[in-house]
Parts: sequence; C-alpha cells; structure tokens
Amino acid sequence: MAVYTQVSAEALSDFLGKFDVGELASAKGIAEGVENSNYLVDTTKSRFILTLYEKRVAEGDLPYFMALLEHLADKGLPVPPAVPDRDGTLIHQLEGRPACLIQFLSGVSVSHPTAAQARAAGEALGKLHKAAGDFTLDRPNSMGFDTWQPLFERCGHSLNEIAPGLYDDIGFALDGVRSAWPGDHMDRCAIHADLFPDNVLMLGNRVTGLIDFYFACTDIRIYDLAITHAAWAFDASGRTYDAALGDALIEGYSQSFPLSDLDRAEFGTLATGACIRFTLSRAWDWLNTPADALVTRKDPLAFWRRVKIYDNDLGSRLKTLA
Ligand SMILES: Nc1ncnc2c1ncn2[C@@H]1O[C@H](COP(=O)(O)OP(=O)(O)O)[C@@H](O)[C@H]1O
Ligand SMILES: N[C@@H](CCOP(=O)(O)O)C(=O)O
Repeated sequence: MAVYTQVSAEALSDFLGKFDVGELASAKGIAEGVENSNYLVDTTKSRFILTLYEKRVAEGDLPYFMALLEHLADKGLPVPPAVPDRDGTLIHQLEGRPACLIQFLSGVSVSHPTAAQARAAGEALGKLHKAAGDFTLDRPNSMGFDTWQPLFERCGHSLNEIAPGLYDDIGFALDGVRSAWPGDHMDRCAIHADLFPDNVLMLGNRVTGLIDFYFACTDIRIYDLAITHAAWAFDASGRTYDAALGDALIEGYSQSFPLSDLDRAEFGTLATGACIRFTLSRAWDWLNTPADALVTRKDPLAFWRRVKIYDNDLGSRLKTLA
C-alpha cells in the first residue's frame, strides 16, 4: 500500500483549480509503490497521477527529477512529465507535502516478463541513455557505490538475523567489488537506477511508460543496464537466472546503444554491485520496518542470491550462498 498522506476532496479540488485541467471527477489511492503517496485523479478533461512526496524523496531533488522527465519527454521518450499549473509551476505543496500532478500513461507493469518484453525494455533503456546524453543537470547517486559501505555498517551484525553469516559475507563481497569497481573511464550520464519491471508500463510487447524516476542520478551508464538486468532476468527468489530474458534485454539495449568491449568487460562487476546495492537497501528496510507494517518488505536475499550468477568465483566463497 502506498497512500501515506490522505488528501481531502476539498483540498484536491482547490489544488486542481490552479491548473487548466478541468474539474475533479474522481480520485483513488493507488496501492502499488512504496516510496510516495499516489492517487489516480480523473477530471472532466483528462486523467492524471497525483504524487505526494514522502520522507524518502528529498524536496530539493524534485527540480532535478522534473527537469529530467521534461527533457526525456521532449525527446519522445514515454515518460510522464509533471503538468504545469497556469503560472508554469510544477512543484506544489498539498496536505503539507511536496506534490506534483503527473501525466497519466497507459499500460501495465508485467510480473513475469517474456523475452520480447525484456528486449523492448532494454531498447527503451538504451533510448533513455541516448536522450540523456545532453541533459546538463547533475545529481549524485544517493544509493551509489560509495554509500554501500556506510549502509552496510549501519545495518551491522543485525544482518545475521536475515541469514547467519550474512554480515561477514557482504563485507567480503564489498571488499571485492570495491577493488574492481570501474573508475572515471566509463561513460556516465543521467540514469534511471531503479528500472525494475514494476517501473515499466507495457501494452503487449510495447513499452508505453517508464516511470518512478526518484532514484535517477548521474552514474555509470552501464551500471543502469546492470541494475535492469538483475531486476528482470531472475525469478522472484533470485535462485533461477533466465538467460533468454537476460540476453534479450542486452540485445534490445545494444540496438539503441551498442555496447563497447569495455562495457562488456565491466558488466559483471557492475551487476554484482547492483546486487549488493539492492541487498543492502532491502536489508535496511527489512531490519527497520515492523513485520506487520502496511508496506510489504522486499526480500533482501532475493538480490543476494543473484551474486552467484554475476561472479561465480565470489559466490562460491560465500557461506550464505553455499
Ligand atoms: N505516470 C503514471 N501513469 C500511470 N500510472 C502511474 C504513473 N505513475 C505511477 N503510476 C502507478 O502508480 C504506481 C506507483 O508508482 P511509483 O512511482 O512506482 O510509486 P513509488 O515511487 O511509491 O514506488 C505504479 O505502479 C503505477 O501503477
Ligand atoms: N526497486 C527497489 C525498491 C524501490 O521501490 P519502487 O517501488 O520505488 O520501485 C527494490 O525492489 O528493492
């Protein structure tokens, strides 16, 4: 469930009055998502998503996200820009929270993607990176490589409550990834950084929406492909890798943005890093969210298990993956 902040009909009507979007017809809270409060809003003219930004999205980052969405939408990418009010303002306050009225995109996110859908997602990601090439704003990755060690230390030995030995194993894997992590020689640009299947809207095999840009940042371009690969090409438990899906995703990406030898050589390290990043963020949430909270905690081990596929040598040295 993701409606943390309730919006009254009166407050919503007043809010919509600032825009040239017609009158409020209906509004429903959207259950999917974990970060923000989202409503599906119908007016007498059109359909929108109303997002109220909760604690995890820093208000100061919103201008970056909105500028990136506008930049990509202007280049024809299927992303949802914020709708300006009559004064041109994109970022508002509603019920005490920063809020944006966002263009609604049709499509559904697929729970069990096919290879054709993975190919389309890869192709869309490549186009996103091409279009981001001349985007000039910067945002450091708030979940980037240099944040993993501090997050690991904040989780501390409680990691062993998730799986006995996990603290030592993640520490070991982090040391390995740190010494292998590619430096400044790799291409960097604005990346999505969270392009999981639930953030891609599709109709059949066609991508109709790339959404949820609230981790977008400047980072290594192929790291974004590695995140997307790790998110799309495994079963939910992270135990089974589907090579057809993984290959299709990379083929689709290469059609939009060919991979260099360097990209291919560094892919394994970047993907192992992606697994550690999501293991750690999920572990932190797991350890700090009550089991009976309304938000469903995501399994950290599902990402940890993926490490074996990207670095078999490392995987074979980890007790928790034996
Ligand atoms: N622009 C959009 N068009 C259509 N549906 C959207 C749009 N933005 C969000 N949604 C719907 O809202 C859900 C939650 O949005 P998301 O941005 O993923 O939330 P969160 O940031 O809280 O994870 C999505 O799964 C999707 O169903
Ligand atoms: N994709 C991340 C969690 C971020 O959630 P989202 O709903 O904002 O995509 C994960 O699966 O750990």
